[in-house]
Amino acid sequence: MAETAPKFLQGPKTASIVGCPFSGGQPKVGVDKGPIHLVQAGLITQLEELGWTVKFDGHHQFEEIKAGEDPVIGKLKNPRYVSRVCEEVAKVVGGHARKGELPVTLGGDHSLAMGTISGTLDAHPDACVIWIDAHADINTASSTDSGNIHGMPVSFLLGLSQNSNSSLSFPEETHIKSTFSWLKPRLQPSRIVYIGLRDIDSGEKQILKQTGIKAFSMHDVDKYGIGKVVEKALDHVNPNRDLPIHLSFDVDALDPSVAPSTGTPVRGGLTFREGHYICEAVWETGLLVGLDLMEVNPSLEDEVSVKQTVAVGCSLVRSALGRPCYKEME
Ligand SMILES: NC(=[NH2+])NCCC[C@H](N)C(=O)O
Ligand SMILES: [Mn+2]
Ligand SMILES: [Mn+2]
Repeated sequence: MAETAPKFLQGPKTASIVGCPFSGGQPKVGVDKGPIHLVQAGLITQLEELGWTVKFDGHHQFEEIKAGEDPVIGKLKNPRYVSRVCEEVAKVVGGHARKGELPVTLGGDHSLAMGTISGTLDAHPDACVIWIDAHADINTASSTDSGNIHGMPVSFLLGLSQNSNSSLSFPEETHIKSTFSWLKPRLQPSRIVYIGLRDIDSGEKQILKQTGIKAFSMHDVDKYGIGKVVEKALDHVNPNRDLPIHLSFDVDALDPSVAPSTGTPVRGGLTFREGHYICEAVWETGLLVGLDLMEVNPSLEDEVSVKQTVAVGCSLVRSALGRPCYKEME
């Protein structure tokens, strides 16, 4: 099976690595080094060994904004920087996807998903999103406590942060709208599903309720098992198994004992196998058109933990890109 390309990709299997050394969506230094470590660990050769043609022309060099030139808008930190970087990422990811390649974006913090998912939707307007995370990342510009945009990408993709929100004062709202004007909210709440949640802010709980977005928490993983959870998740966003899939994987979905080097670890997460099972099951659908691996921070924890986290990250990508699993070796 690893030999056949997924349905929506064209020609020979080509994966385009989009390295995004970016940390502007959150305050901890080091997450910008994630992509460099993942590539240094051999990810490209590993994917070539799976039969992929891999395109990689170096990590993106994002032009920084000078100190003082990116003041907060309301509570949003680094709004112009995050917006500009994500706009660029959207173009790059969209460009690869339109050529029938599989963009694999290496983060960097999870605010980048505003860019990656916008890019996927440019090429595949009917794509659905499977979001693997300890967090819902659906705070709005008004509900956020931290002001860190990596906790908000889903709200921007849905249009909740740019559009009328009672508790936002008018000047801020228009300011946010104009700063993120490139981001056309095109994601429907019914086209995204979460797996792995266990740390949701109270404002986010309300938003999930109001929007009716389907979420499978760790409680659900315990109750039903990962096999059933992935099946239910796919049944929800992709009932006929005919829509393109974008998989956005925040490494903090995994338990901190499995992936310790990440900025916002939460105990009680997915096991090594549960994380890999999700990737294998998505690959098996033949519908994958975009993949993100986010929030690997090689500056956190000791050397052994960093190696372990980077290795797990590479391993998840290999599983999502068709590494034969035990099932096929029987
Ligand atoms: N991509 C992440 N790791 N997000 C963590 C978000 C944490 C918290 N909910 C916030 O909004 O600040
Ligand atoms: Mn997270
Ligand atoms: Mn996240």
